[in-house]
Amino acid sequence: MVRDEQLSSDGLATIDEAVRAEWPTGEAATVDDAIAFHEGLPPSKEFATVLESATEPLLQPRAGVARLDEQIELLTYLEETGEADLLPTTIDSYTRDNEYGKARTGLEKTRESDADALNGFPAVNHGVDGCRTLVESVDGPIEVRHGTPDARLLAAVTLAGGFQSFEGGPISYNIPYTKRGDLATTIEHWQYVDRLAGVYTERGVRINREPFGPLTGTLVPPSIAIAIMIVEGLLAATQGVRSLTLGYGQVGNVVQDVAALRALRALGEEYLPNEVCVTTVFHEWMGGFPPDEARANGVIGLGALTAAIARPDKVITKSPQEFQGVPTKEANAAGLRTTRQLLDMAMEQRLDIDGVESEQDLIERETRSLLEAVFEHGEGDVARGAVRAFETGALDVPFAPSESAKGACLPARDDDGRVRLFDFGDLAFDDEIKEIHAARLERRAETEDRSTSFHMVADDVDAISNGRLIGRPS
Ligand SMILES: CCC[C@H]1O[C@@H](n2cnc3c(N)ncnc32)[C@H](O)[C@@H]1O
Repeated sequence: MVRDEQLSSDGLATIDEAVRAEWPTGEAATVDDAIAFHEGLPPSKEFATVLESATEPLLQPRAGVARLDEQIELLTYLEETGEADLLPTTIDSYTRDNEYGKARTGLEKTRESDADALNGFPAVNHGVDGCRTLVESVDGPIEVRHGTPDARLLAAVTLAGGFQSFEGGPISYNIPYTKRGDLATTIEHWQYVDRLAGVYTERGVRINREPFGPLTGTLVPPSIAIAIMIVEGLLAATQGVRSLTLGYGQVGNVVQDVAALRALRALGEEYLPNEVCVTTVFHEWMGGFPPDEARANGVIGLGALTAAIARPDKVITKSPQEFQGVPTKEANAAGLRTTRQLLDMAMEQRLDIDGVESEQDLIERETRSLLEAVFEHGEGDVARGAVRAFETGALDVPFAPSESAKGACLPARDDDGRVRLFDFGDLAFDDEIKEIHAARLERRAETEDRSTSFHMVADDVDAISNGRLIGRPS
C-alpha cells in the first residue's frame, strides 16, 4: 500500500534508472549533469524566483507546437506581442500517454510538412539538448504544462533540460484525465516526480510544482478543488518540494471565485509546512466557451476582473478562439492582452463586493471537512487517506472519468450562479453544509418555477458557451 514517505536515495536511484531506460533520450537526463546547466541560467529564468518575488499577478498562456524551432518562435511571440510574464510548454497528447514512438512519428511528419501532426511539444523526443536549446532561446522562465498520469520520464528529461516548473499531480492528473489509472500507482509515480524536484531543490535549483486545480474543468465545487490541491501539496512537500503553486479554476461567479482564491491561499499556508513557499494560480474559465470571439473575450475579461480583486500570484489565460481548440499565436497573445487590460484597469480600484467573507467561510469549512476525512481514512497517512477517501466517495470529483473516483456527486449553480452540490454522493460534509446548498438551490428552483433536478446540472454545463452563466430553462 502506498505511503506518504520520502523516497530513499536508493529507491529514487532504482526508479530513475528504470524510467530513464524507457526511451533513448532518457540516458542523458541525469541530475548531476543538469545542475551545472541550471546554475548557468540568469535569475530572470529562475521560475520560482520570478513567481515568488512578483508584486502583481503574473500572466501565463498555454502553448505548444511539435517543432523546436517553431516552439521557440511561438514563445518569443507570446513574450513580445502577448506580454506574457511566464512561459509554458504544453506537451502533446501522445507523450502524455507515454506513446513516445507515436510522438516521434508525429514530429517527423511535422518536419516533412507544414501541418502540425502533434497537439503539443514532444519534449521526451526532443530530449535534454532540445529542451536546453528552447530554454536558452527565450527570455522568460518556462513551465511544463501537460496532463500526464505517468509523468516520470517527462519530468526527468524536462527538468534536466532546464525547465524549472512542472504542472500536475497524482490526483489532478489521474481523476480527470484517465479511466483506468489506479490512484495508488499514480501517487507512487508522482512521488518519483516530486522527489526528483526535491533533489534539484536540495542541490540549489528550486523546482516549482503546480498541482492542476481545475480538475475536470466543469462546475467543480471550490472546496473539492482546494482539498485536492492541499493533498497534492502535502505529498509533494514530503518529497522535498519547497515551491508550490496551488491552482483553482474560475467558475464564473465573482463572489465565489474571489472567496475561493482567498480560501486557497489561506488554507494552503495553514496546512502546508512553513518551509514551503505557497503561491496561487487562477485559471480563466476552463469549461465550454462561446464560439463568438467577442463573447469569448467577455469571458476572459470577467476572469481578469476576478483576478484583479483576488490577486492570485499567477493567471493562466485563455484565448478568444477557445471554442475552436488550440489557438493561433495571434489569438493566444490577444487573450493575454485582454487579460492585461482588465487587470491594469481594475487593480487600481477598491472593489468591495458583498458576500465574499461568508462564502469564504463556507468554502473553508467544507475544505477542512474533506481534509479531515482524508486524514482519518489514512490514519494520518495522506497518501493512503487519499486512496481510501476516493474509494468511499468521501472525496470525489464531479464528472470524473477515473475508476478510482466514484463520480457520484453532482454540481449545479444556485440562483446567482455559485456552484453548489445537488447530489452529494458520499462526500464528507455534515448535514448543515448540505442544508445550506439545498436551500440555495431551492431558491433557484423557485425562481425558475421548476424542482431542483438533474436538468439544472445539464443546463448549466453549456450555459456559458450559450452566452449565460446559469442554465435557465428556455
Ligand atoms: C487542460 C488544458 C485545456 C486547455 O489547454 C489548451 N491547449 C491544449 N493544447 C494546447 C496547445 N498546444 N497550445 C495552446 N493551448 C493548448 C486548450 O485550448 C484548453 O484551453
